[in-house]
Amino acid sequence: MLQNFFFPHLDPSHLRNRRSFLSLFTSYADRTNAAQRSTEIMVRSYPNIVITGTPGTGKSTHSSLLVSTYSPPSSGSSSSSHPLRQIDVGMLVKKEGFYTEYLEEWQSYEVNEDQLLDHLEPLTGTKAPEPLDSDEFDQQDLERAKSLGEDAEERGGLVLDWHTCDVWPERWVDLVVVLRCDHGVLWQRLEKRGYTLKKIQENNEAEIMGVVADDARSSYPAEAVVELQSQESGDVEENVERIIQWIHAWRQARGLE
Ligand SMILES: Nc1ncnc2c1ncn2[C@@H]1O[C@H](COP(=O)(O)OP(=O)(O)OP(=O)(O)O)[C@@H](O)[C@H]1O
Repeated sequence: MLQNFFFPHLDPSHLRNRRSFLSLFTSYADRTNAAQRSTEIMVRSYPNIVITGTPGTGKSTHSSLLVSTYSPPSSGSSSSSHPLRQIDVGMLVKKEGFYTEYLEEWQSYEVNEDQLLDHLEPLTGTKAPEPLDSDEFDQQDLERAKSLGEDAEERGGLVLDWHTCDVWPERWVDLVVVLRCDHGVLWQRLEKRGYTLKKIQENNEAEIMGVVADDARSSYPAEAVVELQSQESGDVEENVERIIQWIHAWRQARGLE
């Protein structure tokens, strides 16, 4: 069984032991579909973005710059409206107690995925409106999304910052950004954090093998996954700018800006 640790640690054996994403999604979808039948379907007005990568590749650095920089154009450049929300999943799990046990061997907690997903579901907007030029475009969905205020709980705009990416139901996810880093640079970053040699080696090996990128590609449609380099500080600004341009394009294609 896949163990989702929120303490930074990646084991390359993930690749062999990974629980099927499909089975997770199916059981979760069954539960939430039942819940949705009794309520109006929510439609998000901002895309949900997964920022993932091996520990130390820069997920939190990118996520916080992204949420503090992005503003919808209607708000003007001096706007204080920042509708994206960074979810530091490790911190959330710890704060809310979404774990089943502490594993001494890994100095990590085993995440209770059901609790985590149940907590986040109302914030996701459940469904993305279809693009205007799509055969499945639905005017009612667009009106629902347009009617949401920038602080509506169900507006979407989640920036899911975690080294595990295959836990999120596919319907939640509009873009997956996998941050990549040269393993020598990563080694130095993890050393600076005072990690044990074993932990540095395991994370390093995971980065070399592309474990997270592989998980992302096997869990989400190819067009939703992008790998970005995160080695120098200039990369952060450049990557965030690219993601912001992508958000504008996503919203424009749906008649939201
Ligand atoms: N592109 C970059 N260039 C230079 N330094 C970076 C870059 N990205 C991140 N860093 C630095 O690397 C360290 C780790 O970054 P950060 O905490 O954002 O990584 P993370 O992937 O969120 O880690 P974790 O998974 O452990 O939370 C920080 O000191 C940060 O300043």
